[in-house]
Amino acid sequence: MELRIQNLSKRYPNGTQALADVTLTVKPGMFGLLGPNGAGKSTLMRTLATLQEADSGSATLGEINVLRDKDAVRQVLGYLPQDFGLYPKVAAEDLLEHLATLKGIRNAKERKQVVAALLQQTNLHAARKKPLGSFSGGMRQRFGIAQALLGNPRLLIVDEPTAGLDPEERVRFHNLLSEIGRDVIVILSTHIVSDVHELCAQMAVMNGGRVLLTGEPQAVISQLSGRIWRRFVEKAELPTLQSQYQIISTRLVTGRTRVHVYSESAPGAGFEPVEPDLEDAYFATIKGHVRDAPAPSLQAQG
Ligand SMILES: Nc1ncnc2c1ncn2[C@@H]1O[C@H](COP(=O)(O)OP(=O)(O)OP(=O)(O)O)[C@@H](O)[C@H]1O
Repeated sequence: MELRIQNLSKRYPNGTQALADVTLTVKPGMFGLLGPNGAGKSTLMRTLATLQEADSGSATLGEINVLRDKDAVRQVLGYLPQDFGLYPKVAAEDLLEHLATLKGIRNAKERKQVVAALLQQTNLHAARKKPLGSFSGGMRQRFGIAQALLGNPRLLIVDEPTAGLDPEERVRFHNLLSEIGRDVIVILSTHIVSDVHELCAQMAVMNGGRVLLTGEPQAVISQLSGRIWRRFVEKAELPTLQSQYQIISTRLVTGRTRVHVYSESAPGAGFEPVEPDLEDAYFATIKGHVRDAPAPSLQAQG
Protein backbone atom coordinates (compact mmCIF):
# COMPACT_ATOMS: atom_id res chain seq x y z
CA MET A 1 0.00 0.00 0.00
CA GLU A 2 1.31 3.43 -0.97
CA LEU A 3 0.31 6.91 -0.02
CA ARG A 4 0.17 9.12 -3.10
CA ILE A 5 -0.23 12.82 -2.65
CA GLN A 6 -0.74 14.86 -5.79
CA ASN A 7 -0.75 18.62 -6.28
CA LEU A 8 -2.12 19.25 -2.82
CA SER A 9 -2.66 22.93 -2.08
CA LYS A 10 -4.06 24.83 0.88
CA ARG A 11 -4.40 28.55 1.52
CA TYR A 12 -5.69 29.69 4.90
CA PRO A 13 -8.35 32.42 5.01
CA ASN A 14 -5.69 34.94 6.12
CA GLY A 15 -3.87 34.38 2.82
CA THR A 16 -1.07 32.07 4.03
CA GLN A 17 -0.24 29.50 1.37
CA ALA A 18 0.52 26.57 3.69
CA LEU A 19 0.67 23.92 0.95
CA ALA A 20 1.63 24.73 -2.64
CA ASP A 21 1.26 21.91 -5.12
CA VAL A 22 2.64 19.18 -2.86
CA THR A 23 3.32 15.92 -4.66
CA LEU A 24 4.82 12.96 -2.79
CA THR A 25 4.74 9.19 -2.91
CA VAL A 26 5.27 7.45 0.41
CA LYS A 27 5.98 3.74 0.65
CA PRO A 28 5.78 1.53 3.74
CA GLY A 29 8.57 2.21 6.23
CA MET A 30 9.72 5.39 7.87
CA PHE A 31 9.39 8.59 5.89
CA GLY A 32 10.95 11.76 7.32
CA LEU A 33 9.35 15.08 6.51
CA LEU A 34 11.83 17.84 7.31
CA GLY A 35 11.26 21.55 7.28
CA PRO A 36 11.61 24.67 9.39
CA ASN A 37 8.77 26.13 11.43
CA GLY A 38 5.96 27.19 9.17
CA ALA A 39 7.02 24.94 6.28
CA GLY A 40 3.56 23.39 6.12
CA LYS A 41 4.32 20.04 7.72
CA SER A 42 1.51 20.15 10.27
CA THR A 43 -0.96 21.33 7.66
CA LEU A 44 -0.02 18.35 5.49
CA MET A 45 -0.19 15.94 8.46
CA ARG A 46 -3.59 17.24 9.58
CA THR A 47 -4.94 17.04 6.05
CA LEU A 48 -3.80 13.42 5.71
CA ALA A 49 -5.27 12.70 9.16
CA THR A 50 -8.65 13.96 7.82
CA LEU A 51 -8.77 16.83 10.31
CA GLN A 52 -8.81 19.61 7.77
CA GLU A 53 -9.61 20.20 4.13
CA ALA A 54 -7.27 20.92 1.25
CA ASP A 55 -8.30 23.41 -1.44
CA SER A 56 -7.23 21.23 -4.34
CA GLY A 57 -5.24 18.15 -5.25
CA SER A 58 -5.64 14.53 -4.28
CA ALA A 59 -4.35 11.90 -1.89
CA THR A 60 -4.86 8.17 -2.02
CA LEU A 61 -3.86 5.48 0.44
CA GLY A 62 -3.99 2.24 -1.49
CA GLU A 63 -7.57 2.24 -2.75
CA ILE A 64 -8.78 4.86 -0.29
CA ASN A 65 -9.46 8.41 -1.43
CA VAL A 66 -8.02 10.18 1.62
CA LEU A 67 -9.71 13.54 1.04
CA ARG A 68 -13.16 12.04 0.47
CA ASP A 69 -13.46 8.72 2.31
CA LYS A 70 -12.55 10.02 5.74
CA ASP A 71 -14.13 7.20 7.71
CA ALA A 72 -12.14 4.66 5.73
CA VAL A 73 -8.93 6.59 6.42
CA ARG A 74 -9.69 6.80 10.13
CA GLN A 75 -9.98 3.03 10.32
CA VAL A 76 -6.41 2.55 9.18
CA LEU A 77 -4.88 5.70 10.65
CA GLY A 78 -2.83 6.26 13.79
CA TYR A 79 -2.06 9.87 14.60
CA LEU A 80 0.13 11.52 17.21
CA PRO A 81 -0.52 15.25 16.89
CA GLN A 82 1.99 17.94 17.76
CA ASP A 83 -0.05 19.12 20.72
CA PHE A 84 -1.21 15.84 22.14
CA GLY A 85 -3.53 16.63 25.06
CA LEU A 86 -4.01 14.21 27.93
CA TYR A 87 -6.37 13.97 30.85
CA PRO A 88 -3.89 14.57 33.70
CA LYS A 89 -5.84 12.77 36.41
CA VAL A 90 -6.65 9.63 34.47
CA ALA A 91 -4.42 6.56 34.72
CA ALA A 92 -2.59 5.59 31.51
CA GLU A 93 -4.25 2.19 31.35
CA ASP A 94 -7.74 3.62 31.85
CA LEU A 95 -7.37 6.22 29.11
CA LEU A 96 -5.93 3.69 26.70
CA GLU A 97 -8.87 1.37 27.40
CA HIS A 98 -11.27 4.20 26.81
CA LEU A 99 -9.57 5.13 23.54
CA ALA A 100 -9.60 1.46 22.51
CA THR A 101 -13.37 1.44 22.98
CA LEU A 102 -13.69 4.57 20.85
CA LYS A 103 -11.51 2.90 18.21
CA GLY A 104 -14.12 0.14 18.03
CA ILE A 105 -12.52 -2.68 20.03
CA ARG A 106 -15.77 -3.73 21.69
CA ASN A 107 -14.87 -7.11 23.14
CA ALA A 108 -13.66 -6.44 26.71
CA LYS A 109 -11.23 -9.34 26.81
CA GLU A 110 -9.67 -8.42 23.50
CA ARG A 111 -9.48 -4.79 24.61
CA LYS A 112 -7.59 -5.74 27.77
CA GLN A 113 -5.13 -7.78 25.75
CA VAL A 114 -4.55 -5.02 23.21
CA VAL A 115 -4.06 -2.41 25.93
CA ALA A 116 -1.67 -4.63 27.89
CA ALA A 117 0.37 -5.38 24.77
CA LEU A 118 0.65 -1.71 23.82
CA LEU A 119 1.68 -0.74 27.36
CA GLN A 120 4.40 -3.39 27.17
CA GLN A 121 5.53 -2.30 23.73
CA THR A 122 5.84 1.33 24.78
CA ASN A 123 7.57 0.40 28.02
CA LEU A 124 4.79 1.90 30.14
CA HIS A 125 3.52 -1.24 31.80
CA ALA A 126 5.05 -0.38 35.17
CA ALA A 127 3.48 3.08 35.04
CA ARG A 128 0.07 1.95 33.83
CA LYS A 129 -1.76 2.88 37.05
CA LYS A 130 -0.15 6.30 37.29
CA PRO A 131 -2.04 9.44 36.34
CA LEU A 132 -0.92 10.84 33.00
CA GLY A 133 -0.22 14.19 34.62
CA SER A 134 2.70 12.61 36.45
CA PHE A 135 4.34 11.37 33.23
CA SER A 136 7.62 12.82 31.90
CA GLY A 137 7.71 14.23 28.37
CA GLY A 138 9.14 11.01 27.02
CA MET A 139 6.53 8.85 28.75
CA ARG A 140 3.81 11.10 27.39
CA GLN A 141 5.12 10.71 23.84
CA ARG A 142 5.35 6.95 24.26
CA PHE A 143 1.77 6.96 25.48
CA GLY A 144 0.97 9.00 22.38
CA ILE A 145 2.41 6.20 20.26
CA ALA A 146 0.48 3.58 22.24
CA GLN A 147 -2.83 5.31 21.47
CA ALA A 148 -1.80 5.87 17.85
CA LEU A 149 -1.12 2.15 17.43
CA LEU A 150 -4.60 1.12 18.61
CA GLY A 151 -6.34 -0.82 15.88
CA ASN A 152 -3.15 -1.73 13.99
CA PRO A 153 -2.90 1.29 11.71
CA ARG A 154 -1.49 1.01 8.19
CA LEU A 155 -0.65 4.71 8.19
CA LEU A 156 0.98 6.22 11.25
CA ILE A 157 1.51 9.98 11.38
CA VAL A 158 3.70 11.48 14.09
CA ASP A 159 4.08 15.25 14.17
CA GLU A 160 7.29 16.54 15.79
CA PRO A 161 7.38 13.78 18.39
CA THR A 162 10.88 14.30 19.78
CA ALA A 163 10.80 18.06 20.34
CA GLY A 164 11.64 18.62 23.99
CA LEU A 165 12.75 15.07 24.80
CA ASP A 166 16.07 14.52 26.55
CA PRO A 167 18.67 12.45 24.64
CA GLU A 168 17.91 9.21 26.46
CA GLU A 169 14.18 9.51 25.88
CA ARG A 170 14.82 10.39 22.25
CA VAL A 171 16.75 7.16 21.79
CA ARG A 172 13.95 5.22 23.46
CA PHE A 173 11.41 6.88 21.26
CA HIS A 174 13.48 6.14 18.15
CA ASN A 175 13.76 2.50 19.15
CA LEU A 176 10.02 2.32 19.61
CA LEU A 177 9.39 3.78 16.16
CA SER A 178 11.92 1.44 14.54
CA GLU A 179 10.08 -1.56 15.92
CA ILE A 180 6.85 -0.66 14.21
CA GLY A 181 5.99 -3.13 11.45
CA ARG A 182 7.67 -2.82 8.10
CA ASP A 183 4.40 -2.76 6.21
CA VAL A 184 3.17 0.34 8.05
CA ILE A 185 3.68 3.74 6.43
CA VAL A 186 5.15 5.94 9.15
CA ILE A 187 5.41 9.66 8.45
CA LEU A 188 7.63 11.48 10.89
CA SER A 189 7.37 15.22 10.67
CA THR A 190 10.23 17.02 12.35
CA HIS A 191 12.71 19.87 12.18
CA ILE A 192 15.37 17.70 13.82
CA VAL A 193 17.68 16.51 11.04
CA SER A 194 19.28 13.71 13.06
CA ASP A 195 15.86 12.12 13.71
CA VAL A 196 15.50 11.61 9.99
CA HIS A 197 19.08 10.48 9.49
CA GLU A 198 18.83 7.84 12.18
CA LEU A 199 15.40 6.51 11.33
CA CYS A 200 14.17 7.16 7.85
CA ALA A 201 14.72 5.28 4.59
CA GLN A 202 12.99 8.05 2.64
CA MET A 203 12.68 11.74 3.22
CA ALA A 204 11.40 15.02 1.87
CA VAL A 205 12.33 18.60 2.63
CA MET A 206 9.56 21.19 2.70
CA ASN A 207 9.71 24.94 2.96
CA GLY A 208 7.13 27.61 2.32
CA GLY A 209 4.48 25.00 1.57
CA ARG A 210 6.56 23.40 -1.17
CA VAL A 211 8.38 20.09 -1.39
CA LEU A 212 11.93 21.05 -2.34
CA LEU A 213 13.29 17.55 -2.69
CA THR A 214 12.60 13.91 -1.93
CA GLY A 215 14.89 10.91 -1.81
CA GLU A 216 16.91 8.58 0.35
CA PRO A 217 18.93 10.44 3.00
CA GLN A 218 22.18 8.90 1.75
CA ALA A 219 21.47 9.87 -1.85
CA VAL A 220 20.58 13.37 -0.78
CA ILE A 221 23.91 13.61 1.02
CA SER A 222 25.93 12.06 -1.80
CA GLN A 223 24.59 14.61 -4.20
CA LEU A 224 26.47 17.29 -2.26
CA SER A 225 29.75 15.44 -2.17
CA GLY A 226 32.66 17.76 -3.02
CA ARG A 227 30.49 20.86 -2.74
CA ILE A 228 30.69 21.65 0.96
CA TRP A 229 33.66 23.60 2.29
CA ARG A 230 34.59 24.59 5.79
CA ARG A 231 36.51 27.42 7.35
CA PHE A 232 36.90 28.73 10.87
CA VAL A 233 36.59 32.50 11.05
CA GLU A 234 36.22 35.37 13.48
CA LYS A 235 32.68 36.52 13.99
CA ALA A 236 33.54 39.96 12.62
CA GLU A 237 34.47 38.40 9.26
CA LEU A 238 31.00 36.94 8.72
CA PRO A 239 29.35 39.88 6.91
CA THR A 240 32.18 39.96 4.34
CA LEU A 241 32.02 36.20 3.84
CA GLN A 242 28.28 36.38 3.44
CA SER A 243 28.63 38.71 0.51
CA GLN A 244 31.25 36.50 -1.15
CA TYR A 245 30.12 32.94 -0.56
CA GLN A 246 26.99 30.84 -0.39
CA ILE A 247 27.01 30.19 3.33
CA ILE A 248 24.78 27.31 4.34
CA SER A 249 25.48 27.24 8.07
CA THR A 250 27.49 28.92 10.78
CA ARG A 251 28.10 27.37 14.14
CA LEU A 252 30.06 28.33 17.19
CA VAL A 253 32.52 25.50 17.94
CA THR A 254 34.63 25.95 21.07
CA GLY A 255 34.58 29.70 20.79
CA ARG A 256 35.26 29.91 17.06
CA THR A 257 32.80 30.30 14.24
CA ARG A 258 32.70 27.37 11.86
CA VAL A 259 31.33 28.24 8.45
CA HIS A 260 30.09 25.77 5.86
CA VAL A 261 29.70 27.10 2.34
CA TYR A 262 28.28 25.60 -0.81
CA SER A 263 30.53 25.79 -3.84
CA GLU A 264 30.90 23.60 -6.91
CA SER A 265 34.62 24.34 -7.08
CA ALA A 266 37.25 25.08 -4.43
CA PRO A 267 36.52 28.51 -2.97
CA GLY A 268 40.19 28.94 -1.91
CA ALA A 269 40.93 31.45 0.84
CA GLY A 270 41.51 28.92 3.60
CA PHE A 271 38.46 26.75 2.93
CA GLU A 272 38.90 23.00 3.21
CA PRO A 273 36.59 20.32 1.82
CA VAL A 274 34.33 18.42 4.23
CA GLU A 275 32.24 15.31 3.81
CA PRO A 276 28.68 16.61 3.79
CA ASP A 277 26.14 15.30 6.28
CA LEU A 278 22.37 15.47 6.25
CA GLU A 279 22.39 18.79 8.04
CA ASP A 280 24.46 20.29 5.22
CA ALA A 281 22.05 18.79 2.71
CA TYR A 282 19.08 20.16 4.62
CA PHE A 283 20.43 23.70 4.87
CA ALA A 284 21.68 23.67 1.29
CA THR A 285 18.18 22.64 0.19
CA ILE A 286 16.41 25.22 2.33
CA LYS A 287 18.72 27.89 0.95
CA GLY A 288 18.02 26.82 -2.59
CA HIS A 289 21.36 25.34 -3.67
CA VAL A 290 20.26 21.77 -4.16
CA ARG A 291 16.88 21.70 -5.78
CA ASP A 292 18.00 22.40 -9.33
CA ALA A 293 20.94 20.01 -9.35
CA PRO A 294 19.96 16.91 -11.29
CA ALA A 295 20.54 13.49 -9.75
CA PRO A 296 18.86 10.23 -10.70
CA SER A 297 17.59 9.38 -7.22
CA LEU A 298 16.41 12.88 -6.49
CA GLN A 299 13.29 14.49 -7.70
CA ALA A 300 13.45 18.25 -7.72
CA GLN A 301 10.01 19.72 -7.44
CA GLY A 302 8.15 22.97 -7.33
N1 LIG B 1 -5.25 27.90 11.10
C1 LIG B 1 -4.36 28.68 10.48
N2 LIG B 1 -4.71 29.87 10.00
C2 LIG B 1 -3.83 30.65 9.34
N3 LIG B 1 -2.53 30.32 9.12
C3 LIG B 1 -2.13 29.11 9.57
C4 LIG B 1 -3.02 28.24 10.28
N4 LIG B 1 -2.31 27.14 10.63
C5 LIG B 1 -1.07 27.32 10.16
N5 LIG B 1 -0.95 28.50 9.52
C6 LIG B 1 0.23 29.03 8.82
O1 LIG B 1 0.51 28.15 7.74
C7 LIG B 1 1.91 27.96 7.58
C8 LIG B 1 2.26 26.49 7.74
O2 LIG B 1 2.02 26.11 9.08
P1 LIG B 1 2.23 24.62 9.61
O3 LIG B 1 1.83 24.59 11.04
O4 LIG B 1 1.59 23.68 8.68
O5 LIG B 1 3.81 24.49 9.47
P2 LIG B 1 4.81 23.48 10.17
O6 LIG B 1 5.82 23.14 9.14
O7 LIG B 1 4.08 22.38 10.81
O8 LIG B 1 5.49 24.39 11.26
P3 LIG B 1 5.69 24.10 12.81
O9 LIG B 1 6.93 23.29 12.88
O10 LIG B 1 5.86 25.49 13.36
O11 LIG B 1 4.47 23.42 13.29
C9 LIG B 1 2.57 28.85 8.63
O12 LIG B 1 2.88 30.07 8.02
C10 LIG B 1 1.48 29.03 9.67
O13 LIG B 1 1.63 30.27 10.35
